[in-house]
Amino acid sequence: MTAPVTAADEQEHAVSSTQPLPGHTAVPADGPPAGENLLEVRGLTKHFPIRHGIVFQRQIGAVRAVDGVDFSVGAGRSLGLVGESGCGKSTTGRLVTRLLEPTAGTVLFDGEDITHTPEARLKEARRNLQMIFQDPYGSLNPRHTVGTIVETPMRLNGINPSQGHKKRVQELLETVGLNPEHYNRYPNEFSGGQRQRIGIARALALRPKLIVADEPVSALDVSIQAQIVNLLQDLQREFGIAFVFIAHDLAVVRHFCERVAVMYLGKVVEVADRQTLYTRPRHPYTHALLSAVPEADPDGTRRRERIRLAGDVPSPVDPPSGCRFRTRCWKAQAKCAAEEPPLVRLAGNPDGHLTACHFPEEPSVEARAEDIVLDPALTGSAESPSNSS
Ligand SMILES: Nc1ncnc2c1ncn2[C@@H]1O[C@H](COP(=O)(O)OP(=O)(O)OP(=O)(O)O)[C@@H](O)[C@H]1O
Repeated sequence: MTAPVTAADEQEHAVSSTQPLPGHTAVPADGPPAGENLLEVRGLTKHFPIRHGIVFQRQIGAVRAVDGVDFSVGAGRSLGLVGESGCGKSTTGRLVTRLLEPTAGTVLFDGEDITHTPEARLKEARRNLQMIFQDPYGSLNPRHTVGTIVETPMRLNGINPSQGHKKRVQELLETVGLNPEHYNRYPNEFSGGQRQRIGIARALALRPKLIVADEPVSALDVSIQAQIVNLLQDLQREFGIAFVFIAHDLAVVRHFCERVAVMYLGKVVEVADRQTLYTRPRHPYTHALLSAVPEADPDGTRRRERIRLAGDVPSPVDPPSGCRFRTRCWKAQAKCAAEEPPLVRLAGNPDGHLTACHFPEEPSVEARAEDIVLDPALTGSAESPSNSS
């Protein structure tokens, strides 16, 4: 029986190794050059049918989980998807990675329309398009060794690394800050953060161009969250991997993502680069979300007014007409019920800042979200992360 993996075991591997993944070029410190979009999502829609009756299973309605979503991600770039629980973030991630079949819309990945590519021909796209899941406990098969877990995607895709599978897996374990000797151990011998690192090594095995990370840190302690976010950031910088980062924690998203899309009830209501979105949001919903995040207020003079939204999020089975946010919006007028606002660049918005609102906040209204409290470990002001996660 092997001894459990301890923090001490991990110390010497505290910093992730940065050997470039073959097929990837290291990204310059100021980020990759602006280029073609790696991922383009247009009108993406997923309606889950609601059926009734034991025999005929008649469709009596649909959960409109994702309802016409547009966004794009450049090579080596990161986009955060944020919004309250149930707004469709995970479903969007699963549609992008084709774990779910869309009801409508298109997913263009690396120049190819993969929206309806049959499962048998999806292999090539899947190599480049990986997913990291929220639950580091449930996403690893407890009966498989770490070696088998990380190696399996390579074997399934007929990839035979020149140095052999075992050596390659050990390299990947080092890349994610684990000890290569963990190859023969089982998931239950690891902590949550370490399991998430195993999941990341598995996602890296196929040298993806894009990783969809679905709440990758929300199940972890805050100090461990910082280590995993920093690891993902290292991977993005070193290997030029693009990320769609799904999270409800706005501080984490602000730390990791260059652009942020805010979702509400199956729609993207605002998207912008992080600085613009966090300091000058135009959509009232973004404003309300930001107002709920704690801010630094050392002298008690900078307290931001918290906006408390009335009521609950309406049902995605029967969403409000027009603007879906109107039933909770303090600025709503008759037009909001009659017409759905398109996601467009408003007067006063910089390029790339799109908002779906008939009566947006003034461009001069500041959210002062530069004061959002980040965990010290995320800002780098805490001790450097040890690899005991
Ligand atoms: N397989 C399914 N069948 C029916 N409804 C579903 C299915 N999967 C998700 N939904 C519904 O679709 C909506 C969007 O769910 P989704 O999990 O994408 O939201 P989310 O923003 O990721 O939420 P969370 O942050 O809680 O994970 C929710 O109302 C959810 O109940």
